Amino acid sequence: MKVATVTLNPALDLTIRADGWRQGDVNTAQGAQFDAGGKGVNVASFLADAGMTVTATGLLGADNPERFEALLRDKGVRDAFIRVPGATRIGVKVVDELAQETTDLNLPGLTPNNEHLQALQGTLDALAEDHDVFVLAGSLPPGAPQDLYVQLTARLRAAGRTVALDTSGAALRAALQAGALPHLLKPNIHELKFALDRNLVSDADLLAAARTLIARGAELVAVSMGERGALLVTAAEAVMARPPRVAVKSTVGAGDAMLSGLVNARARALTLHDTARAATSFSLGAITRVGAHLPDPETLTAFARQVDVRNADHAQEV
Ligand SMILES: Nc1ncnc2c1ncn2[C@@H]1O[C@H](COP(=O)(O)OP(=O)(O)OP(=O)(O)O)[C@@H](O)[C@H]1O
Ligand SMILES: O=P(O)(O)OC[C@@]1(O)O[C@H](CO)[C@@H](O)[C@@H]1O
Repeated sequence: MKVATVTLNPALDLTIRADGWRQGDVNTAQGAQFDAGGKGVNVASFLADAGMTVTATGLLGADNPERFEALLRDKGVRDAFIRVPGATRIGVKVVDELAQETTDLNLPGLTPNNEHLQALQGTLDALAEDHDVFVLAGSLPPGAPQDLYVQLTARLRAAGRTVALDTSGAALRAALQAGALPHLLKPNIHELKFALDRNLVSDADLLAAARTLIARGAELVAVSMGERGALLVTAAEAVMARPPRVAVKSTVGAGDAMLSGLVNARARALTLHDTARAATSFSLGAITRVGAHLPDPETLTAFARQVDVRNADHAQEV
C-alpha cells in the first residue's frame, strides 16, 4: 500500500526546552533544536518509521528546504513537494519538562498563488494513479480557499482513493459540512467542538457527534483528547483508549502520530480495539521524544500493552 501525505502549510519546528519558564519573565532555556514539521510531514516521517511506502507532497518554501529534504531522504520518503517562493514558517514550541507542558506559537506561513495550487492539483492527480491513501493534514496556508480540503477530498474520492483528514478551524468546519466526507477523521476534541459549533460535554455527546459523521459517510472518526486518550468510532463499534502516564518530552505531533497509527492499522486490517491500542502506542512513542520519530518496535509493543481500551457505548463522562 502506498500513502501520500499532503502538507499545504508545513513548519520548521523550533523546540526550546525551558523548564520552569514564565510568560513575561526573563527565562533561561536548556537547549533548542530544529525539526522539519507540519502535520503531513510528521505523518510521513512516522509512517516511514513504521515501514510504509510514503510520498510527501504539499507546498514548501524554496528558501529553507534543507531540513525537510534531509528528513525525507533519511527516511526514504519520496519528495513531491512543490517549491514556492519564500521561507517555510517557523513553529516555536516551548517545552517545560518540569510542568509537563508544551506551548505552541505557530506563524501563519507562506501565501500560495493560483499557479501553486494548480501545480499541487496536478501532482495529486498524478499520485492518485498509484497511491492508495491520501493524508491531508494541517492548517491551510494564508489566502487558500477554506473549502480547499473539500475540493481535494471530492477529487481523490472520485478517483477511488482513501482520504484521511486532520485539520482545524474553518477548514475542518467546511470539511464536515461537505457532501463527501473523508474516510478517516482525527480531530481533537477542541477542533471538533469548534467545527460542529457544539458544546460536547460528555462521552455520550462525543459519541453522538462522531456517529453523525459516520452516518454521513466517514468510516472511522477518532476524537483525541490529549492525556485523556481518544474515542474511536466506526459504524459497528466505539472504543475509548486511555493511555498510561508517561514522562512527556514534547506533545508536538501526538495527534499526527495517532493519525499515522490509524493509517498503519488500516493497512494491517486490525480490529478497532487493536487499532486503538496501536494508534495510541504511536502517540506515546511520539511524545516521549522530540521530533516526529517512532521508537523501536519493542518499545511500541510495550506501550500498546499499557493502553486501556474498552467499549465506549456505555462510557463514563469525560
Ligand atoms: N500528556 C499525555 N500523556 C499521555 N498520552 C498523551 C498525552 N498527550 C497526548 N497523548 C496521546 O496522544 C493522543 C493525541 O493527542 P492530542 O489529543 O493532544 O492530539 P492533537 O491535539 O491532535 O495533537 P497535535 O496537534 O499536537 O499533534 C491522545 O489521544 C493520547 O493517546
Ligand atoms: O498550523 P497547523 O498546521 O495546524 O499546525 C502546525 C504544527 O503545530 O503541527 C505539527 C504538530 O502537529 C507541528 O509540526 C507544526 O508546527
